[in-house]
Amino acid sequence: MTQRPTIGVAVVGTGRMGADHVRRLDRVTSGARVAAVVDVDAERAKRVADGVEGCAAFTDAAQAMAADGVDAVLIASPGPAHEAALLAAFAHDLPVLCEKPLTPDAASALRVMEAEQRLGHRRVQVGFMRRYDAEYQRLKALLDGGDLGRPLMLHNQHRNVSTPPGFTNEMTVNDSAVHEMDVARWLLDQEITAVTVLRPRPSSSAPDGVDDPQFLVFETDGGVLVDVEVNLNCGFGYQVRAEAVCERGTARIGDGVGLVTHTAGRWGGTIDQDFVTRFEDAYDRQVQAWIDATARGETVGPSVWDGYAAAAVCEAAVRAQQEGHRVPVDLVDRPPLYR
Ligand SMILES: NC(=O)C1=CN([C@@H]2O[C@H](COP(=O)(O)OP(=O)(O)OC[C@H]3O[C@@H](n4cnc5c(N)ncnc54)[C@H](O)[C@@H]3O)[C@@H](O)[C@H]2O)C=CC1
Ligand SMILES: O=C1[C@@H](O)[C@H](O)[C@@H](O)[C@H](O)[C@H]1O
Repeated sequence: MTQRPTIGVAVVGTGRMGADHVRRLDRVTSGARVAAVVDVDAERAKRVADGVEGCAAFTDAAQAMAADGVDAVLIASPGPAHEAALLAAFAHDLPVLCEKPLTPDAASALRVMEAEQRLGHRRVQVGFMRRYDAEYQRLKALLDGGDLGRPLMLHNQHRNVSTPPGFTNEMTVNDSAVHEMDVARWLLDQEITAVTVLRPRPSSSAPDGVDDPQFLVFETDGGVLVDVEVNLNCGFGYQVRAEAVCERGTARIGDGVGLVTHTAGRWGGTIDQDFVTRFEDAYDRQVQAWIDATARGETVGPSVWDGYAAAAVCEAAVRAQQEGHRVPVDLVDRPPLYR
C-alpha cells in the first residue's frame, strides 16, 4: 500500500483554540503535521512551536504560508484577523480550515467570497464544528428523513459558565449565537430572513455592559421560527441544546446524559464546563475531515457561503440588539460555486 504524504499545516493564532488544534494535529488526527505556527505574540508562538518536532515559529502569517513544507493553513486568530489570513492563503492557493466566524461582518465575508471565486474553486472549510457533532448529525438525519413531518420551530439553548474579560454585547452574537445561526441554516436547509433580539432583566452575574441573557428569534425563508436562549454567565455549566418541533413529533439533543451514578441517597451525572470538552469529538472529526479532503484535493464542510450567510445574520442581530426592533437579513444571490 502506498502511503499518503503528510500534509504540512501552518496554524495561525496559538491562543486557546489554536494551541488546542496544534495538539490535535500533533497527537490526535492523522495525515498532517504542524509545520509552522504563527502568532503576533512571538513568545507564545515559540512556546507552542517548541512543543512540536520540526515546527517553525513566525509572527507573520504570509511569511509562514510561503515557507517550505507548508501545504495548508488552519486559522485560529481572532475573527477580525481572518480576512487578511484568508487572502494570504489564497495568494498561495492553499487549503484552509478557518475557525468561526469566517469574518465579523458581511462586507468582509463578501470580499473573501469574491476572492475565492477568483481562484475558481473552493479552498475554505469554515470551523462550524457542530456539524461534526454526533448528536447534531443524528438530528439532521432525522429531519432530512422526514419521519416527524416538516419542522415548524427550533428551540435552542446556548449556556456558558461565564464570559471571559473583555466580552461585549456584539460577541454574544458574533462569537456565541453565530453557532445557532449556522446549525439552524444547516439543519433546516433554509436561509434566515429576519432577526429579533429580546432581553429579560439581566442576570446579576452579567458583567457590566453585557446584556445577559438574551433571547434571539430568527425567521426563515421556509417559515420556521428559531429561538435561541444565549445565557453566557449561567454559572453552572456549558450546555448546548436544540429541540426541533415538527408536524408529527419533536426531537431534542444536548441533554448530556452520560454516566449516571446512584450513591449516598442521590443520583446524577456531571455537566460539561466548556466547549473544549463538550465538542471535543466534533473538533477532532472536523479537523480529520479537513485533512482527508485536503489529501484528496477536495474541499468539504461549511463553505465561505455559509460563513457569509452567518455573518449577514450576525450583522442584522447586532443591529436588532442596538435598535430594539426586528431587522431583515439581506443576502446577495448565491454564486454558482456554492450551489
Ligand atoms: N469553534 C469553537 O467552538 C470556538 C472557536 N473559537 C474561535 O477561534 C478563534 C480564536 O479564538 P481563541 O483561541 O479563543 O482566542 P485567543 O485570544 O485565545 O487566541 C487568539 C490568538 O491569536 C493571536 N493573534 C491575534 N492577531 C493575530 C494575527 N493577526 N496573526 C496571528 N495571530 C494573531 C493572539 O495573540 C492569540 O494568541 C476565534 O475565531 C474564535 O471565534 C473560539 C472558541 C471556541
Ligand atoms: O465558539 C465558541 C466561543 O467563541 C463562544 O464564546 C462560546 O459561547 C461558544 O459556545 C463556543 O463554541
